[in-house]
Amino acid sequence: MSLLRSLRDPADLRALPAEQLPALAAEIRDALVSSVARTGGHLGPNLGTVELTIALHRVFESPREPIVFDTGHQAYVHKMLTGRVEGFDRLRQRGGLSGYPSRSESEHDWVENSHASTALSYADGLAKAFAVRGDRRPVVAVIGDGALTGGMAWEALNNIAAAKDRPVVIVVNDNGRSYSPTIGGVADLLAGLRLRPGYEQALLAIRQTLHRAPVVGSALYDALHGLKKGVKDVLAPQGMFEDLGLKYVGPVDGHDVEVMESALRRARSFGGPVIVHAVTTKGFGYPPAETDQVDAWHATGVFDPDSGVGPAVARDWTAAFSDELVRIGAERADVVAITAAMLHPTGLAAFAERFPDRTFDVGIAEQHALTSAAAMAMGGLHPVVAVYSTFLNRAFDQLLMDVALHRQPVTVVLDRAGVTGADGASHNGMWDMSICSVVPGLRLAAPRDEPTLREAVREAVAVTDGPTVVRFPKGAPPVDIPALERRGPVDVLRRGERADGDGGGVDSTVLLVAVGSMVPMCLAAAERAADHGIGVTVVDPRWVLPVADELLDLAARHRLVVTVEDGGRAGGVGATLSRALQDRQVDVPVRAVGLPQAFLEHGSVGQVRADVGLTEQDVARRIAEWSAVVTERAEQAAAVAPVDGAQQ
Ligand SMILES: Cc1ncc(C[n+]2csc(CCOP(=O)(O)OP(=O)(O)O)c2C)c(N)n1
Ligand SMILES: CC(=O)[C@@H](O)[C@H](O)COP(=O)(O)O
Ligand SMILES: [Mg+2]
Repeated sequence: MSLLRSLRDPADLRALPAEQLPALAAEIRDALVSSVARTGGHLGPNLGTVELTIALHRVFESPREPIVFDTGHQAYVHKMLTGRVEGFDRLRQRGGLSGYPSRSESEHDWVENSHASTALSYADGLAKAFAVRGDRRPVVAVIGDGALTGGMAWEALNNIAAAKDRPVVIVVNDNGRSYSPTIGGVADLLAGLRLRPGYEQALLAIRQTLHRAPVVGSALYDALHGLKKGVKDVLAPQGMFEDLGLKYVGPVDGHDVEVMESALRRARSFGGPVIVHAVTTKGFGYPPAETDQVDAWHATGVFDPDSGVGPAVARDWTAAFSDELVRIGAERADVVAITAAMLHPTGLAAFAERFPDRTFDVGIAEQHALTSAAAMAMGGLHPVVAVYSTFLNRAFDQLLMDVALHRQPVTVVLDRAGVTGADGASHNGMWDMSICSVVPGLRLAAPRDEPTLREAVREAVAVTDGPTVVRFPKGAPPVDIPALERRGPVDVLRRGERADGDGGGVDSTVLLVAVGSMVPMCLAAAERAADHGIGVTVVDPRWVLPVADELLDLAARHRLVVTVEDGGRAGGVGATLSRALQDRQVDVPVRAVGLPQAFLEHGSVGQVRADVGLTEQDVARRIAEWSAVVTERAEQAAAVAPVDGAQQ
């Protein structure tokens, strides 16, 4: 019987003899590699937290004593140890385990949000709640060195350090990396501590040696242990954390379960705020990941576990953006690039290689990225800030009140815009058009293919009086989709057939406004509608904010406007166009197709889009339903309209 599969819950783990733990760790590591090879996932981070998570669940009694994982991508071992090892065969798939903690999956999971740097705030909040209720149970937060570069983490540390009697155990999982090596002063501090001989290792070695000398040994060990400050300062000065009012334990070898357990038990015994500094290696124990210099297999697709080789990665939107930005960088010395610890995932690595002095990694700090970009623009540069769409949420106020209020020429490039699917509700890039729609002076482009992406980036960096945003989805762009004609910024992709009664200012029945990645599906839906005698003109606005006059003119020449966007409907393109038409007193009905304002369950992009009606069949069906209504109304109106001269 598999040791891992014999563990039904952490109580079984706590009952396991210590000498069996190395075998358990090895089995978990094998299970991680073999299952993630089939499903894809965050292999590197989870190989780095095997021993650390075993020790956590042996020292703390989850779920009563909460263990919160920052970002949550490193919680696979936690899931395996809390009764879910069988579910890994469908990891990140519809109906299978989420790739992050999930409250609906287990009472052991407290936080589902995969946006980084939040765990310490959850720990502070939980500890305050328990204190108010007279409960002294400890709360544990596991935070990576990368997440520790996020501003929220320091807001929380400030609060946690203030309460000496609230038992918050902060486990810093320090592997020296976000994707790439972690940057900044915090990273340097941790690196400095990492290089010192481990205080815990030293204590453990002393204990093991001394306890072999029965009488004097134990007394001497206790004396040394009692001198913990002295011993520790010799081994691992950690002034900053202790100056903050936090006890510091470490650095400890995060891959030694016994040392980790010892450190965690001591941390638990303090009964107040304490940091346990665990030093780990991303990808530990699987050489293809451990030795990967780019990102230690932070996130991987399916691969052959024996060779470590996966399928060739298709050219994607990110590569096209990356290539165009390098071209622009060669022409414009004022263009600089900013990443929030995601240089490679957002396509800035090539720019960094070519222009290292014009590339800035600010850590997982999107707020700082936007405001410092505003300042760089004030200093005469044109910054390009590349982030995943969902992480722009983190920097909304900075976009609004630092970039836009000061009308600074900053370009924000949003990768992973729209449904991303497998990473679940907190990763879908469905909020950006809604939040950008309220920002005065902001221009937003949603290119439909590689040529319009390249064009949009160039147009964006040419803007000098305010923020520009360019959004595109995860994956590969479609084959190029040429326009029949361009009216201002608006590309006409298909002219709708005229129906009986059209003419006299009506070009066709339906104006279908297709946003970005929705264009191919909308063209197909228009063909389906045409097969049923419905005339559909398809346009791509390219720049969806602000609403172009030419789009309003086109809308006025149709009986019905249907917008289709890979974003939330609230404040989306449909809502914004509808308001612009009202402002111009154009009463053509608008029907908006988009994502519901909901947290969408993980699954493939196709599954999630099908769930919410973003398919050619659904769009065609709805066009037929809506156009039947407007056509009937038009016919009724025509029937009762006075004939010239008659019945006056
Ligand atoms: C606000 C935010 N920005 C960016 C990301 C993307 N992201 C996911 S994990 C990660 C790196 C995390 O590094 P670290 O905290 O050190 O954890 P590790 O993967 O090293 O265990 C990043 C940047 C995110 N999840 N949240
Ligand atoms: C955990 C995290 O936020 C990212 O690593 C996320 O998994 C993005 O994955 P992709 O880069 O595959 O879209
Ligand atoms: Mg890290």
